[in-house]
Amino acid sequence: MIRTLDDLDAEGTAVGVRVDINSPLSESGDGLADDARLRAHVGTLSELTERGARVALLAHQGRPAGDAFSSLAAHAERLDDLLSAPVEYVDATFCSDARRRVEALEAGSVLVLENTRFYSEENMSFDPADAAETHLVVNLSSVFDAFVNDAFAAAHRSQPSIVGFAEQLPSFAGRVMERELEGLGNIGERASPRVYVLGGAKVDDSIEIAETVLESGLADTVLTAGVVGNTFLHASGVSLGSESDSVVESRARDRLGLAESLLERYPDRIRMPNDIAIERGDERIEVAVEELPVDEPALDVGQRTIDAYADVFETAGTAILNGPAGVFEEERFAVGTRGLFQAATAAGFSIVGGGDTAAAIRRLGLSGFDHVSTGGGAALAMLTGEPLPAVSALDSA
Ligand SMILES: Nc1ncnc2c1ncn2[C@@H]1O[C@H](COP(=O)(O)OP(=O)(O)O)[C@@H](O)[C@H]1O
Ligand SMILES: O=C(OP(=O)(O)O)[C@H](O)COP(=O)(O)O
Repeated sequence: MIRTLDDLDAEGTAVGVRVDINSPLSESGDGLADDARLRAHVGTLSELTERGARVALLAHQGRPAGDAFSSLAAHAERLDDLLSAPVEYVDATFCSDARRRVEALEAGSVLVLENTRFYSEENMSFDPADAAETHLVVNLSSVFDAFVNDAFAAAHRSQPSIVGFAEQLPSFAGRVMERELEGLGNIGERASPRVYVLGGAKVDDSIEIAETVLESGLADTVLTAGVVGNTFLHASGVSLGSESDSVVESRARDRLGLAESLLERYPDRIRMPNDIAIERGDERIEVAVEELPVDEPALDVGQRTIDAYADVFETAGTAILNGPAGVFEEERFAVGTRGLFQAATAAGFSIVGGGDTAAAIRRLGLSGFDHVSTGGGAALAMLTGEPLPAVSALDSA
């Protein structure tokens, strides 16, 4: 049984709160290009500060050696704007200076500790008992009274700050975590027929997801779009043209054979686009599958596909969307994503998971979904029925 903020006695308590505010950075690298993940945690943090907690924030940003690997100074500044509570930042995570700052926290205020991934142990996977013995967890447990995990988007990681504290401290799920577990949990018990829409460009991953959800019975139908749709067309023997075919081959890597075998095993449960959209001159042209191949790359699905898939959503109990249907970043090729995603809200319950997918929804101003996840990989793990280490840790706390 996972405890939530309802079970936490917050007044005067030093609470370590793990959030996921991992964000795209501005080109100069010193500011945030998008603050959606910070906004998502405002509810949890405001509730804790209003209830008199002394909040120490733990978070990561990027991965070592990656472009987005940076300090959390800009995040702290942005949080100071978003929260009515005072927000401070310290350029250390668990050394004596950081611990002194936690001890000195006033009730109702927030201290942002430095990027957890600046420390080597946080970049490794541990089982919870070993994570509890890491320097970060041991040192911070000496100054925290309780731990709140609100970092759903990192819940698929077995890193110390995600799974270690539950062994040391009374631990609770934050409001983001709670909402995500409600929206994405027990997917196999959601109303059927369950329709998974797999679009986007992570083709090798999506083919594996298709296999998992078809084999397990989580999906009654898989609708394909984006480069994933082009790949299944290619695997079914359709030649899209040399441009699209080479994108498909490079993105599918060694999974093209698996796509072919899925089409053989589940011919009636996998649907492919009826048409695609290309750019000719300056125009969007829709081409029926029977008219392929074409010279130009397939950048979106066309209206015939949107209409055909919309019929499937009309009778769907649950629609699960991952991956945009086209290059939504360009207005002309956002038609498929807009049309398909809007149509999906006709399903009894509609769920959106995936980093770019959530970005597409924000950018296109789409609404009406029952659940939009803050997570990419973590959401997909839940939507394919995989247990999440963070959730198991909270469950056994
Ligand atoms: N037909 C297409 N050709 C090229 N890129 C596409 C096509 N359809 C979708 N994409 C691209 O897929 C990307 C998002 O895919 P992906 O990363 O798999 O999504 P998510 O992060 O939601 O899992 C977008 O940048 C979009 O432009
Ligand atoms: O952005 C994240 O995940 P996502 O790319 O799956 O949405 C999380 O912050 C986890 O980051 P990680 O994939 O570097 O562990």
